[in-house]
Amino acid sequence: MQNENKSNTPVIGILEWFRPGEYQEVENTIKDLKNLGITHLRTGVSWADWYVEGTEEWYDWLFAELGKHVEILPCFLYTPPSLGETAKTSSPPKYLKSYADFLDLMINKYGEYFDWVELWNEPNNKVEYDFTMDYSWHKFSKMIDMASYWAKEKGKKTLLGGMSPIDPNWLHMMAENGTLENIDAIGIHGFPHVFDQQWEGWEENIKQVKRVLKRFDLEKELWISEVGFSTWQNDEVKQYEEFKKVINTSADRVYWYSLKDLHAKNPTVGGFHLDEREYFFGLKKTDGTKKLLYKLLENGGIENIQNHSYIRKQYVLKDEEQYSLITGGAGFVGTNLAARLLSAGKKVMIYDSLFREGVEKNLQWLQEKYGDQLIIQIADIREKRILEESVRNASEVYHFSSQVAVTTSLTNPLLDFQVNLQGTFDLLEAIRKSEHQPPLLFTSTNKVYGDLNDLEMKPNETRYYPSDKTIEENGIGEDRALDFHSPYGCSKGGADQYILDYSRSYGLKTAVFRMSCIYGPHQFGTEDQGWVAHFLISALEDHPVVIYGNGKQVRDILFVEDLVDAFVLARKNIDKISGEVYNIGGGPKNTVSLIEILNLIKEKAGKEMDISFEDWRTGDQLYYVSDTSKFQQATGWTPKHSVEEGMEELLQWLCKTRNIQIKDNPRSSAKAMVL
Ligand SMILES: C[C@H]1O[C@H](OP(=O)(O)OP(=O)(O)OC[C@H]2O[C@@H](n3cnc4c(=O)[nH]c(N)nc43)[C@H](O)[C@@H]2O)[C@@H](O)[C@@H](O)C1=O
Repeated sequence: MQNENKSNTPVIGILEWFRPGEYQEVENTIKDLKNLGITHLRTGVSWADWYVEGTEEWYDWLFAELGKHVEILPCFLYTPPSLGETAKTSSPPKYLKSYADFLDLMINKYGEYFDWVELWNEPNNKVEYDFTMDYSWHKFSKMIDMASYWAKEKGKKTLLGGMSPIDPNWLHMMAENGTLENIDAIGIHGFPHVFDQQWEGWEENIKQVKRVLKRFDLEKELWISEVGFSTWQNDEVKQYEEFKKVINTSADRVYWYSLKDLHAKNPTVGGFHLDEREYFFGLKKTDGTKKLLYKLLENGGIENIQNHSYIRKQYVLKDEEQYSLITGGAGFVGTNLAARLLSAGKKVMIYDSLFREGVEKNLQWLQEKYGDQLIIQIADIREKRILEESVRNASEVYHFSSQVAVTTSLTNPLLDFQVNLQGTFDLLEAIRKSEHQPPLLFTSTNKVYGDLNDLEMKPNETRYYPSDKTIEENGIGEDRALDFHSPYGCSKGGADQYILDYSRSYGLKTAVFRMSCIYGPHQFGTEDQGWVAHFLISALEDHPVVIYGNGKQVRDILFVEDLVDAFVLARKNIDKISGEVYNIGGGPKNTVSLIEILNLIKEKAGKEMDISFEDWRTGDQLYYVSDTSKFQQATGWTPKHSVEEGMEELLQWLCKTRNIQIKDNPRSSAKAMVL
């Protein structure tokens, strides 16, 4: 991916600061850089830390380890308190030459691992260098002068610590002081729309710097040695857009800040946790979740980063013709509904953060098939203003945007709460405040009924069945008491209740589907959620499957086209059904246990699967089958696909999209896969 040879594209690196002892962080960084195809790393070397016991061993290890994998750009900074005019790291040193001495030591010890040295960091930022102690900057100039002279003597190239803010007057002064004599590259830092509010664009800044250099007849490289965008407002698209912009500049080199978000427990250079923006510059979150830009780099590399035409965001929408708004529209259910509405000639806006792995393929498919009829809004449901803007011209809203897995809700309850409950609340408010107040249809879940442990179950060889014959014949009705289990149950259940109440309290037109398990084409099932597709994908790709519980748990599965029918009917009958909740699933005619589905898959695949068993999951239901009669009576809806037919369609789609050929299987009416 490196583009050192292309004269018109900067070399791209990453910037990551390590604290002494963060061995694992370093190893993780190396792995990530490999993953992203990035071979340049800028990192800080603290002069102050050097005198702390154990630090020398740390840097011995750090340079040797990083040196094996990446081109290091070490940035040498921070005055040891004992050597400063005052006892702080931003102070000028008492003896200005001591910085050059430190550099000499560093180059002697570690010089084999780098070609360039960076002299200080953000000198015109008072937090990094207290220039109030150096009125005409003579101390700084002298310090850099000696260090750069010595670094050059030792065969290294020199980068002047990046200006932040970019200040041509300051650079002019440095040039006048003669500080640039032994400098090979000028660094600039920029954080467009995060810290740099008045942002005129990279080229304007570069032009100003080059003008100064020209004035003094100096030929220097120009490096953007630090640039980043904080996703503190969940705006991952903007992070991607800023990255695209900076790698398109005329700079010679660019270092992106950073790989990983700063953990909330850490102070920033400015001190304690005060400014939220400081914590979200990473390509990954602190829990390791990959942000949009990381995923795009990982999957397509830098060379393709400009080519993701489906990633579009519109901060302000023109008043144009109305559209159906589908939040979470690139997901499984959203894509199927969108395709139906688009085929019928409607305009559709897909609002999606592309959080779930693989869903960008759904979006690309819709875009290719329906072109301009599709309006794309890549945004997070937590971006309140974009959400309000998107609701403005919606003729109806289908709200599918969600954290979908019980497992994830247990490990990350905050995300689950913010996306499922806060996100739904913000959407309701956006609708309430809008002029048209479009109707809202929502996918809730069977998890709002809890673990259903009071229902007596009997097992046979392959499944549980209820002792109560009425439950067996009809399933679970909407009159079942609510009993939220797991953070997921609470967040979806809370959203479900808010939506019903906004109909009651404010007269909005809303309806809620409490869904059982849906399956079908465009589903990217994982171990955490979407088990039918997950099992089938595992069979196709020869992956082992873990069954949580004994595999006899039963669900009524519903083919996605039947669910889409239900949405179309719900929309048509919204005046009649507003304020109501409906259990939606395959119903008593389409029940299966996990073991039974696995048997069906084995039959279709014509081969054995690698299956193991683990403990039950928290709050799991042994049996859940929807009583769908309330919705059937209200709208005339009925599911049309049997399990066998639906599974066949899912299988065909998976084979087609994964390039797996199928041939006639003598052992079943379906096909067998040739892998
Ligand atoms: C209604 C519900 O539907 C969807 O979630 P789902 O995961 O498709 O379904 P589920 O949780 O109701 O059922 C899966 C059953 O299968 C068991 N099970 C065993 N072993 C694996 C396993 O390896 N993977 C999975 N996914 N499940 C497994 C798991 O313990 C459970 O008993 C989402 O829309 C969700 O948002 C939602 O609301």
